[in-house]
Amino acid sequence: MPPPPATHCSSSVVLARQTPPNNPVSAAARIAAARTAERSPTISAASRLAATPLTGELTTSVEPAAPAVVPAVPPHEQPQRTFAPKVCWEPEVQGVLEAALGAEKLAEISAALARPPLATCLRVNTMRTTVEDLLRRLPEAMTPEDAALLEANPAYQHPLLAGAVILPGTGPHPIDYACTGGREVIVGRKAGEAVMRGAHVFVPGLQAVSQGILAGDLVAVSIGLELPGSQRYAFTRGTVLGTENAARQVEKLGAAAHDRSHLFIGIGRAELNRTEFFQERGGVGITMLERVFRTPGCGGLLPGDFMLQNVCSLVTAQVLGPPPGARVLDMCAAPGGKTTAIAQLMNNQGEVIAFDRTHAKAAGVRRIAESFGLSIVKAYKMDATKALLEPPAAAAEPAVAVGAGAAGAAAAGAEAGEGAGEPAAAAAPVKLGRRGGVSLPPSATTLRRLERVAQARELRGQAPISSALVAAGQEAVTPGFPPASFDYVLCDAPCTALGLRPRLLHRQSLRELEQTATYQRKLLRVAVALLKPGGHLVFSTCTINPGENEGNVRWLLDTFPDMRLIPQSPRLGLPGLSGTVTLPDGSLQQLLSESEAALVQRFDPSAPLDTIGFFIAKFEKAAAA
Ligand SMILES: C[S@@+](CC[C@H](N)C(=O)[O-])C[C@H]1O[C@@H](n2cnc3c(N)ncnc32)[C@H](O)[C@@H]1O
Repeated sequence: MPPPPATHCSSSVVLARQTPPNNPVSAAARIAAARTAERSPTISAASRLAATPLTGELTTSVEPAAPAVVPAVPPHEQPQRTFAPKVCWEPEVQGVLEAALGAEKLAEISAALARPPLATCLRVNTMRTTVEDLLRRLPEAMTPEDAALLEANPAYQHPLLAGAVILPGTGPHPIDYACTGGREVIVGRKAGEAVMRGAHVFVPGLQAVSQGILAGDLVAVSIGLELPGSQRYAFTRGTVLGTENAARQVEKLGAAAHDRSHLFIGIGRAELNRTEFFQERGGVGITMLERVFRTPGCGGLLPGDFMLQNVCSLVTAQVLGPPPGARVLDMCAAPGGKTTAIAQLMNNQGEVIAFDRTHAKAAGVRRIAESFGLSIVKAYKMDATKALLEPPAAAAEPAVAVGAGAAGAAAAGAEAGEGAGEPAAAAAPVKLGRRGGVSLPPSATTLRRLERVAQARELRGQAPISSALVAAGQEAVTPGFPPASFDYVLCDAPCTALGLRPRLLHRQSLRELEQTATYQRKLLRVAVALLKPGGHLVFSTCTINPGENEGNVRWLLDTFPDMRLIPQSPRLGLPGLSGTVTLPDGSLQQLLSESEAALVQRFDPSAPLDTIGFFIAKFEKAAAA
């Protein structure tokens, strides 16, 4: 095997290899050097790579130098290293999308979906700070490297979205992988998608690695995709590339199954030796040093001052646009991004009732609202398809408002009841159960179990997912809401999420697409019923599937003659799809008329706006006669 080419980074690799991997002094020095590297203000590929743990301290270790290890994958087996992915669809789904969008457009969208949007969007908590103040403090809170990225591409306030700050990113950048000396790691699809959004590679995400990798080595990182129609990867997890075993696997499935040539996403530094990669259960396995996409990282900074939120979600909240004092229902609220955006737009005046299906999700919404100082949000564990309180069921069992706190169930229940104009029975303590389609509060056993889980999570240093629920102990209840309870309803429906980016594979079948659309109609029926005459309903999804979007708008308009589409502001998306789509069984799916299509917003991920795929429709219910 020839030595790696003599570039700045290949010589670095040689230096790194002179350090024995298991020497604790060296390991500590490596970590220190890595931290220094992370704090380095320089951002060029050269300086980042040169900043890997290659100090004199390392190379003067008292341990004898390890013998140089040759790159593991023979040159003829080394793939080309490029980045040009496209999302893969189930064939039937691809057929329907092509019929609706056109083959050329779908190809463009498929390429865009496989990349992350370049811009990061933050929603500033205007209850606590201002856009200007955040723009001033953010670089100080970032790592110097991220701050330097930000300085090169300054953040700005979005001209149309209140409280929105855009942090521009760049990419895809060509990367010279010569310095890796042929060493590589293959990561699973989800890990790869996370890396494209700025994560490092965690050990469970590793699929296959070159032989002979030592901690500190630079490696080319690529993504392995699942085999068509299967959850399995081409290489079994733990495969060592360049071995006979790997060659046998390639022979068995064919080279195409192992093709990752267009899925290289950057250069990283191994944090473990090859033999340790598949023994460890957690932790960072590869620290990414050079990425195909460069975006300044700001997750977890300045807690409570801003939230990462995509542009389309902010548009949705603003399109709903409830004024202060309004009574709003967010039917599918977790994790709470739009709920809190709406409450913020209302200047924390009025009431926002938020539902989600599980205690943990409702608790999460409550927690986020609290951390943003938004007291008008009341989060309930509630199946929104069962939230309509028809008069005969007025005394049915209650749903649970999570985290109502020490004020106690009765008080909080009364509070929810008053605002809703429900019968007095709604606020009274009611026998709990699952009958009447309303959810149970957690039993004492469940609460004890949750407490144990919370403690275990705390010990492991993980986020206390259930702790708000555990702490609450006492919960407010509501049995649901009578018809015409809300001025504004948001139905940000669970969907097939075919618009999320980056995604390299969508496994959903056509049947799942249809089932999801049907489920959304159940939610929309309740949404329409709970809306007051003259009230506004916003329906949104993060999918490009016309059946869930225009198809469901068509259904709603045909089913509820008192509902009509109305214009939206702001308008950043494109018009929706009009006409019909022929489904694989030969049936026709009706979409919108031209004039209806002009009223909805469809966000095309391949359009210059560079958002996720998203859809928004806004309806008005006819005023009472
Ligand atoms: C698209 S996500 C909502 C995102 C949220 N609106 C936001 O902006 O942060 C859909 C949510 O609907 C919830 N969901 C699904 N079915 C539901 C139901 N029947 N009732 C209430 N929530 C439901 C899911 O748990 C999921 O959290």
